[in-house]
Amino acid sequence: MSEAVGAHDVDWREARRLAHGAGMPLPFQTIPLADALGQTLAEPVHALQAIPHYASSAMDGWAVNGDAPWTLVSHAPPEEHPRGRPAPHADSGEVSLAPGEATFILTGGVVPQNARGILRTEHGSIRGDVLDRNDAARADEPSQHEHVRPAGEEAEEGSEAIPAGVVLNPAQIALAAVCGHDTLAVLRAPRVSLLMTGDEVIEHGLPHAGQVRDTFGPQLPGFVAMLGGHVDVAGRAKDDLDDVIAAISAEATDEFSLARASGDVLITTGGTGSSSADHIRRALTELGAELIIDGIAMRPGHPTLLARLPDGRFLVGLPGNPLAAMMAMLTVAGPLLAGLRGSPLQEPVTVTSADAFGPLRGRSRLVPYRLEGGRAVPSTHQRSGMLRGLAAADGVLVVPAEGCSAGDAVPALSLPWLA
Ligand SMILES: Nc1nc2c(c(=O)[nH]1)N[C@H]1C(S)=C(S)[C@@H](COP(=O)(O)OP(=O)(O)OC[C@H]3O[C@@H](n4cnc5c(N)ncnc54)[C@H](O)[C@@H]3O)O[C@H]1N2
Ligand code: MOO
Repeated sequence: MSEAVGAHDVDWREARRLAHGAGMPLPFQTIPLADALGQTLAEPVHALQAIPHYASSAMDGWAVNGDAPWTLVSHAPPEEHPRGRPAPHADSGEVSLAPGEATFILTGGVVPQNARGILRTEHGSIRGDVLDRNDAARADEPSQHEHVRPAGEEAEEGSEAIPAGVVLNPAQIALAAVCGHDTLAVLRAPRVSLLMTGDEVIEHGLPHAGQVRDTFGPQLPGFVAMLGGHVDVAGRAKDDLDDVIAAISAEATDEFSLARASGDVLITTGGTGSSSADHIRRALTELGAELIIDGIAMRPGHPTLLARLPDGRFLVGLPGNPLAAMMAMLTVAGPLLAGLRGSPLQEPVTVTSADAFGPLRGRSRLVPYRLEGGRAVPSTHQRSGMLRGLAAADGVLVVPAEGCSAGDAVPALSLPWLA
């Protein structure tokens, strides 16, 4: 078996570009409106008819023609009604008012032909079948079109109401319903599976010497969601080559392996090194995977992998060291998932470094920082196996290999949980 070969020691920016361009955007998905909250709209929403689609009353009251007093005419009695039973909102539209006539109308009722406006309930009095203004009304009430919501006031038929690309909120879902849509086209969140390795890793309680508490299981699904993916299944493999190969391969033997094999991306944790307990690289070779990124010129996170498995899934290999893995998530998993959703690659922001950094043998340094007085101050506790620095950080500096001086503008990554 020839060894899987990919670009070694890839420049940090190039690694992000490679990850972003690795996959084709996934096809859209059509879902019911009720499921659309928080989804990304794939196509603009157009008004399928004018909004509102008929001229309606904005008040409970009377539609009137001409000047007061008005003779009340009723809507069609039920037996003559075109729909066979009273439907007061629609029925008011069946009336054609002659000058000096009025008819009762509900808020939202169809404004009858020849109505000049609506006299609201509080401003009219009825004696017998005659309606007149009361003391609360103005002398000219209702003015022309008063309390009438004209058709098309909010949107013309065919006009764009919501642009593509928004993350749908409740108001936009309500607007889509008003536009006449039952379903919406949304970007499909890439389906992600997690495979964790490390026989020394325990999931609960306090570890003994030689054990570590799992830092990935409790947060990677949420982290993936913040990057636009959806974790379907998470599992573990023993530090054993055959076990790792079986877990990565597309062979579906139970419901977990089936879900894993039918996803878009498999994220593995640990085992990216070359010790006898590290099997990810060997497994990729055995499986005939195409390595896209074989190590990134960054610290921490140098051994990070990106590969395409023979069945088309992508594999992101995160190093086991907790901070290194988080940096690999931001560098590779974020851009890969954005590319699969058809979203643009987020360019780094620029911040002013409060400190100077010396050069580092051809590698970018990813440094969690805190903003103090508008400058990026490197966090303490930011070695590859530590988390306190990132947990308290405002962002991550990407110090170039040649280093920088205090006061230099330096690229930086925003943290998705602070966006
Ligand atoms: N001889 C060398 N040793 C190492 C090198 C090297 O170049 N030569 N690189 C170091 C760097 S840098 C990294 S990063 C790691 C990469 O390690 P692996 O991806 O193979 O990960 P493991 O060996 O499985 O674990 C490393 C470290 O992380 C801990 N770990 C693993 N999983 C978890 C977890 N779920 N939660 C918390 N901590 C975890 C594990 O116990 C180890 O301490 O290799 C270095 N060594
Ligand atoms: O490069 Mo390792 O990924 O520093 O911890």
